[in-house]
Amino acid sequence: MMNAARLRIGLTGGIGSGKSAAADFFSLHGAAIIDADVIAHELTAPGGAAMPALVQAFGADIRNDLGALDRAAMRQRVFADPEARRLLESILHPLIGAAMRQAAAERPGDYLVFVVPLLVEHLDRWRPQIDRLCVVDCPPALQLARVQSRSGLATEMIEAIMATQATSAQRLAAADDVLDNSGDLAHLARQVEALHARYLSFAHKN
Ligand SMILES: CC(C)(COP(=O)(O)OP(=O)(O)OC[C@H]1O[C@@H](n2cnc3c(N)ncnc32)[C@H](O)[C@@H]1O)[C@@H](O)C(=O)NCCC(=O)NCCS
Ligand SMILES: Nc1ncnc2c1ncn2[C@@H]1O[C@H](COP(=O)(O)OP(=O)(O)OP(=O)(O)O)[C@@H](O)[C@H]1O
Repeated sequence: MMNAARLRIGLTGGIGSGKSAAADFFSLHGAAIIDADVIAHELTAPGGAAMPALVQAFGADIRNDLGALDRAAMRQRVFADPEARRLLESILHPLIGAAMRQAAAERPGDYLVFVVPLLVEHLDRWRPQIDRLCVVDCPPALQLARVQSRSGLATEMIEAIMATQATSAQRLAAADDVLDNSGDLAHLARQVEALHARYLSFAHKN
């Protein structure tokens, strides 16, 4: 199959819904994973391409001793202040988009899975770049509990982040495929396996 015609899946879901867990299962089946969060972390690591613009916009205090983005400080700032969030996004999103397009051209795999937390929030921009939109979904209370046990973030902070994101209903309305992550990881793995078979059959029709 020609790489240029590879099937492109957009995988999205709210914070802690299980995007990374689902992407790991797709990866085990041979899909190429391109994760916006991973790229955002690379761009804001020491010497990362976004650091000069972030320091210019937010001041030297947002850089930690290692030269990376102080993520906790930035989190406090942007989820309390929509203007600051828009400024951060205006710097990072174009860089994330460019890096994702480049990675897509280089990464081997049967089909591409773009993992994009804010895909439905930016549907006009993303929809033309994907063939199918897959939503990982679980009840908000489970999102909260799973994020808390992973990171120890305060309930108020997780709720503030969720309040800036699309609702589950908005995501489901835009979805072609849905992964229900309200069960255990084996339940998620079985659904990914079934979707993978469908995506392979679509990919081979291309
Ligand atoms: C604010 C930052 C520094 C907090 O870092 P932190 O390590 O706590 O979180 P991390 O980057 O691992 O993101 C975890 C989750 O937070 C949520 N989240 C991140 N950015 C945003 C945002 N701009 N709006 C709403 N939710 C967001 C997503 O569910 C994401 O999966 C960081 O999230 C960031 O740089 N965000 C801006 C880039 C962005 O919009 N990324 C997500 C979509 S491309
Ligand atoms: N079905 C499940 N059962 C138990 N734990 C799970 C399940 N799915 C995911 N988790 C755990 O919940 C946490 C959140 O999952 P994951 O990191 O995959 O979500 P995410 O959508 O990528 O999160 P974020 O938006 O914060 O990047 C992780 O610690 C993960 O191991």
